Amino acid sequence: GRASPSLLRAFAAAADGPKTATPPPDTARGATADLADVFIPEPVDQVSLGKVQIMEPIFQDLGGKMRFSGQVSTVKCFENNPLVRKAFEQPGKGRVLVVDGGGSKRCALLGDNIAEMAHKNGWSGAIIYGCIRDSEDISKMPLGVKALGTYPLKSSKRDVGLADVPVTIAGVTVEPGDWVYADRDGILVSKEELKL
Ligand SMILES: O=C([O-])CC(=O)C(=O)O
Ligand SMILES: [Mg+2]
Repeated sequence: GRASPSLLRAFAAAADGPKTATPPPDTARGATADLADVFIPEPVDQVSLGKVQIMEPIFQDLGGKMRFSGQVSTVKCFENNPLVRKAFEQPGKGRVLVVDGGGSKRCALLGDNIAEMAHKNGWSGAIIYGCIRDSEDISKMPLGVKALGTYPLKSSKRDVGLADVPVTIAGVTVEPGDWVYADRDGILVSKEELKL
């Protein structure tokens, strides 16, 4: 027979989905979870990430600062770090250096000396698709450092690589001038500054 009006209403309500209460983001925290709630509000099965992307969770937190953010500069290099040093020799002005090291776990692209320079020159941090060393010292520096892991061998100093080119790491293409937001939960990449 025909469905009753009340049954049709029940079906319509079910199609809308259950109404679960989402706690309002605590914007004072400025955490990546709060930024995601505000700037990526769609449910995970309906979202199509656009201007705000999220990196795959492949990085370890190795710096003394867990939450860091800033505008991006990039370096693309493979098992050679002269451009990482060169970038951190410049005034950072709160920037984050995103390094596409090709994922190599055969040497370290960052160590205590270069990290110290980064902090002193006003960089917020580094996101390295590669490894670092001197990690005990770096874990005590007020600098954000995410990298694949640690490895005791230094990198070569021959191949320069490329500076300030678009790089694709952890599933996200990052361009110089983008904004990154990092904490223990992960890394957001945005075309524009995210303000809560
Ligand atoms: O020299 C390097 O390439 C890395 C290093 O150990 C440092 O910066 O202290
Ligand atoms: Mg060292």
